[in-house]
Amino acid sequence: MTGEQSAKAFAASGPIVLIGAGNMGGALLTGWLKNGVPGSSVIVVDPNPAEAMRKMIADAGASHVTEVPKGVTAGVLFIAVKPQLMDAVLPPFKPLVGETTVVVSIAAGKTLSALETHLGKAAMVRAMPNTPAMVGRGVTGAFANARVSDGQRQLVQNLLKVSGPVEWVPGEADIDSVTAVSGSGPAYVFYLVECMAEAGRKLGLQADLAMRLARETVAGAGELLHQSPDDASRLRQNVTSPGGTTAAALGVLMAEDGMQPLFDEALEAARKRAQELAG
Ligand SMILES: NC(=O)C1=CN([C@@H]2O[C@H](COP(=O)(O)OP(=O)(O)OC[C@H]3O[C@@H](n4cnc5c(N)ncnc54)[C@H](O)[C@@H]3O)[C@@H](O)[C@H]2O)C=CC1
Ligand SMILES: O=C(O)[C@@H]1CCC=N1
Repeated sequence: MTGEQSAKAFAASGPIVLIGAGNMGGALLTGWLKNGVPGSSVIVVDPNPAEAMRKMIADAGASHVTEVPKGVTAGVLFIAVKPQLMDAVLPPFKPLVGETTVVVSIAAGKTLSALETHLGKAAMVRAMPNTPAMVGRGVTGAFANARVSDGQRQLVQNLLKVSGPVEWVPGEADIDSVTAVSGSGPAYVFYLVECMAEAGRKLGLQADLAMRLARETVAGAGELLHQSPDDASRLRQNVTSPGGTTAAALGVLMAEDGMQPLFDEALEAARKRAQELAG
């Protein structure tokens, strides 16, 4: 994409107003600015962003405010604050939502109908990115309500795509399942690293060596999965020599009471928690 083409991909009817520039909002903002969103079209509302974020915003010529901006109709109102804060934070933003505004929320659990109680009926997207967005390697699930026009959908897709692929889902409830799989998913993988390192330590390796081995193994396996045309099952089979060491380990992990039932239970718990955060 040339600069001009990419700026066009992000053209909105008004400024992109980002509420909350923390881990996720900040990661997306970084992606927007790197991928051609003009800084001058972005207003960041955050009472307390990290110092590096303040600098990035200033360097890009974007605006940073700590209060709700006045006299502005947002082209995109992008909500990236904690779900538990939204009932307190959102009501004063209602004047920023006009006929041509598309509201995007990445908050876990919060339903579009809960957003409507604060912001009124509007074109709205619920999206669920994940933290690998920080290195441009996230994946996002998204759901659009019926008010979202084709143009708005494309614009939101372009804004989310800066962090990796975007998967549109047919029902809003699917977003809670997406949250359980990929929104929270990076934490499961990091925990896998911790478990592998701890198990290696118990086998007698130095703790820091075991951690380096586990970390690079998961990072390398992730990269192989990313680059290979083969699916995960095929890649697993490639490691597994008949009668070998991997088969011995997988015999434990893939037993009836192994990882699958644990994952079933864990993801069910994540989805249930998302549903509890709905209101
Ligand atoms: N961390 C993750 O892995 C993911 C988080 N999410 C969702 O993203 C949202 C943000 O999460 P994080 O970025 O992790 O949180 P965070 O705590 O890193 O960032 C939240 C930001 O909101 C700001 N903030 C607090 N009060 C505010 C106010 N009144 N007005 C404007 N900004 C305000 C904070 O200063 C902070 O910079 C949450 O709703 C979460 O469910 C979605 C996908 C993944
Ligand atoms: O733990 C959470 O609630 C957020 C949503 C997905 C990842 N982090």
